[in-house]
Amino acid sequence: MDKVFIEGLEIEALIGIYDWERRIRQTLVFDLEMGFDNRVPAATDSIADTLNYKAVSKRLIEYVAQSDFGLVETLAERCAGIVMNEFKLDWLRLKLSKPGAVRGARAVGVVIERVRTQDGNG
Ligand SMILES: Nc1nc2c(c(=O)[nH]1)N=C([C@H](O)[C@@H](O)CO)CN2
Repeated sequence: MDKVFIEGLEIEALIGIYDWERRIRQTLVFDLEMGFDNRVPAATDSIADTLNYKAVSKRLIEYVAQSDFGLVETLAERCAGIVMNEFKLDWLRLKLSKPGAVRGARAVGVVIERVRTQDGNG
């Protein structure tokens, strides 16, 4: 399966379960892999036929910057739903990293993988 990817997209957000986290904005890092048949844009050389990674990035920045959740799981799920539905994807893997949240770890977070089902849910 072909993919389009976004790696290391940094977005600041209000996120976390502790009181001190409710008073600051933290940098989150997004890595996405999105299933897409890249043979079509390769044949036409047209941006209109692509899964436009800039458009996906802009949408994520817009959403995440105004979001307010406790858990990274919740934010990851919402982001996956938005990207799957708005960009008509059948498959997506999304890694959401929270750098520096745990002393001694470079980053912590979640990786989720979603497949579009017959009834249209991601
Ligand atoms: N599985 C998770 N574990 C934890 C989360 C989370 O969102 N998902 N969040 C925290 C705190 O907000 C932490 O990031 C602050 O250091 C702890 N564990």
